[in-house]
Amino acid sequence: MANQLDKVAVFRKGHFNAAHRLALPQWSEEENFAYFGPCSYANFHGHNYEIILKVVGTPDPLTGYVIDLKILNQYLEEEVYSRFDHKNLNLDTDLFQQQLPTAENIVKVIYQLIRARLKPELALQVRLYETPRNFVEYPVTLDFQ
Ligand SMILES: Nc1nc2c(c(=O)[nH]1)N=C([C@H](O)[C@H](O)COP(=O)(O)OP(=O)(O)OP(=O)(O)O)CN2
Repeated sequence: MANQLDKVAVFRKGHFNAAHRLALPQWSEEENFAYFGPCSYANFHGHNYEIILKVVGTPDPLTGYVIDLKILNQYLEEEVYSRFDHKNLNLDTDLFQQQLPTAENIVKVIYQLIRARLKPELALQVRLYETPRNFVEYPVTLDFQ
């Protein structure tokens, strides 16, 4: 069994730009504004999303890699940017038809998309910055600094 001290965390930063709107269809315009504020404006608004993927695993004894960071970036391009970059998250993808494109929901979707590309023995955590001051991470662990 691998010792915890054998493991290394590797990180890849990325970014994409997207528009969204936070408004529940069953709520009135006033109710949506009262809860979501300007995020509920009908004509959408944009964010420069910053993303950090954290992958934890045991480095390959020959290559020294947990995962090739070029490959991790390729997964970001194929799974995230192709779907979300320069897109309207409410209109251009079916991933947010049943749920609002909040930072919480976006980070969970991105986790599922990247998780599906990784070997099972690798652990993944995703941090998503919606603004420099508003950010989320998934899944929640207590040791991510
Ligand atoms: N729990 C959540 N709260 C908020 C979300 C969210 O996704 N989950 N999203 C927003 C806004 O869409 C977005 O983050 C912008 O908010 P804003 O207040 O404008 O943030 P800024 O950091 O740019 O602005 P300040 O000047 O620092 O207030 C809001 N809440």
